[in-house]
Amino acid sequence: MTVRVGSVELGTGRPKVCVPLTSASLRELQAEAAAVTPAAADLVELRIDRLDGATDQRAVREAIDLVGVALDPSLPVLLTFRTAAEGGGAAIPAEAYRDLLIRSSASDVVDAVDVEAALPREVVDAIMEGVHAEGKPVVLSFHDLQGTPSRQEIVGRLVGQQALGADVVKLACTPQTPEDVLTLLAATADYTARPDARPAITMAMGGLGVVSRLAGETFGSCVTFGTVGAASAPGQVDALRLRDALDLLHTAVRAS
Ligand SMILES: O=C1C[C@@](O)(C(=O)O)C[C@@H](O)[C@@H]1O
Repeated sequence: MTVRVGSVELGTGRPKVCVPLTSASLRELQAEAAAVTPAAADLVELRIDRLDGATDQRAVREAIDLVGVALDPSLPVLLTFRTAAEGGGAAIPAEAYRDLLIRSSASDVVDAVDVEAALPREVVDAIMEGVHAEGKPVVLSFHDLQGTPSRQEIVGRLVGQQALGADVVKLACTPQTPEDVLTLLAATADYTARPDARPAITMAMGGLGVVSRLAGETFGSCVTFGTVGAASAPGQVDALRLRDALDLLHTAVRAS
């Protein structure tokens, strides 16, 4: 199964490179967005939680409009408010998060929206309904900032996100040992082997997990986050070099 985000199809071919935009000010954001080229990125993630005025509807709208002007028009935009509870830059009441994401999804600049699956069920449902009404896909996400759930629990969380109606499922963990990275990769392969699986995005964060950001084609993660400038999470590598590595693996996988 594949999912279209703007002009990009997730779930087929080599994993797609997503470059996070993490600036706080509009001036920095403009320069950051203009610096991302289609040679490095397949799509970008606008991390609105990192903005000055992250919880203010008007400030967010201004930032989205600015990205629409500064960014190469071929690059789709994933909109994300990563809450402080999951490692993001700002805290926000659940209802404000709901309203901000639903309103922001109406912008032509926004092609998909990340929603944290751990929020109250009615909030998740309302956002999914609102974003789907705009004809755009939802990425349901979960971040373990302390450790790595068991293989079974990771699969269970991804299946749970799918059951909630996610178009794309996502999980990030924090490995403490090399075995934790293997657990994340094995669980990703387990989930994506299911006949009804949605496209999945997984990563093990930090230095130990870097390998998981390269190995998506083998284990089933369809997007990997790489940098042009600042990272949005530990372990992200340069997007251009990441793309080269993914192309190398993709060519070798297909040749054999
Ligand atoms: O969920 C994710 C994944 C991520 O945390 C990573 O580890 O690459 C980076 C975030 O910007 C994004 O929203």
